[in-house]
Amino acid sequence: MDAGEEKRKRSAGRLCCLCKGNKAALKRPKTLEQICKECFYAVFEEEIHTVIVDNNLFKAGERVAIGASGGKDSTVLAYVLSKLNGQYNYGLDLFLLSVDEGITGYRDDSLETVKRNEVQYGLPLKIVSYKELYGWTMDEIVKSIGLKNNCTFCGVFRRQALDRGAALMRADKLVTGHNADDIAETVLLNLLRGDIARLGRCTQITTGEDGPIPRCKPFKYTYEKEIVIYPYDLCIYSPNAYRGFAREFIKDLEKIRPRAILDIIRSGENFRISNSTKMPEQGMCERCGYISSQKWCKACVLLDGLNRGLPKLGIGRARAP
Ligand SMILES: Nc1ncnc2c1ncn2[C@@H]1O[C@H](COP(=O)(O)OP(=O)(O)OP(=O)(O)O)[C@@H](O)[C@H]1O
Repeated sequence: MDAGEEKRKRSAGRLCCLCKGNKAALKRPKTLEQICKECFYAVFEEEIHTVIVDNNLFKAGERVAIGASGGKDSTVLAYVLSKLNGQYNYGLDLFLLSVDEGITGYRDDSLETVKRNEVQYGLPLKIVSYKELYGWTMDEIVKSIGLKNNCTFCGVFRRQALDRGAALMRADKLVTGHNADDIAETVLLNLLRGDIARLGRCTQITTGEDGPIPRCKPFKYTYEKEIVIYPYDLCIYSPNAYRGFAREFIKDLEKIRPRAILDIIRSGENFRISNSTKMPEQGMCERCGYISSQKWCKACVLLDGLNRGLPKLGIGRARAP
């Protein structure tokens, strides 16, 4: 018997190291423990419940919008959150909130998934679109500006669209499916860009408490590899090379040391900003009233550029005209 065969035989008969009763079915990516499927689901949900309770993410009676893209993270989030809400009586009024960016062949497909989730999980669904909010679809924006920089438009517009949709539905909070890998990537990116203000914010589990609607990330410590795999596709317009580089780097680190993801998040959390560092001051956009540290918010600057046929106007660190 060769070494590989011997290893397979040994692990085939191994018992789950948590319940010690069932046969182990998988090696848990976060801890490398050999566990059975039942224990995996239980610890996966239990850890999210602990994060919710330890961080006081919600109060009973709150109306919570789940940012639902139809991708794997937010789909699993919608499922787990509605399960925990029933199991532990959080007393939350949950609903799905989707932004239709107007990307033919991508978002229209994933919105079908969200519509299925509406029925499967019994959660009401609200869809807001870029077209109704801004007068442009992403398809039209790409036609006007090309593929370069389109992620900037999409990211800025989506952020605001989620806030506007949540406000429209009178939500108290918005939750998103950002997971531990996403957060570790963002810590690295902010370090690489020297963006101290964002570095300080990106590890917070709840942000925007001073803004219109606080946002929470219940999957802050949940590994991407542990999120049940749902069929999903990458956005057809977005190679987003810089983030892709951080993602690959984190995946390589994870292979050598699974804890690396949590360690990067902890480093970001423990980062201390010197008192002499000048931080942007939060104000209000003079045009639309959305939170902004500039005269105009980024969405208004971008939109102004698009409407004037000068789409590059808001790219980079450009300010309001
Ligand atoms: N079009 C959208 N409508 C509503 N929420 C969205 C939308 N796009 C993104 N989100 C929210 O932001 C989170 C992070 O978005 P991101 O684009 O990084 O997707 P992701 O990491 O692939 O997650 P997912 O698998 O849920 O799409 C999502 O989990 C979701 O909660």
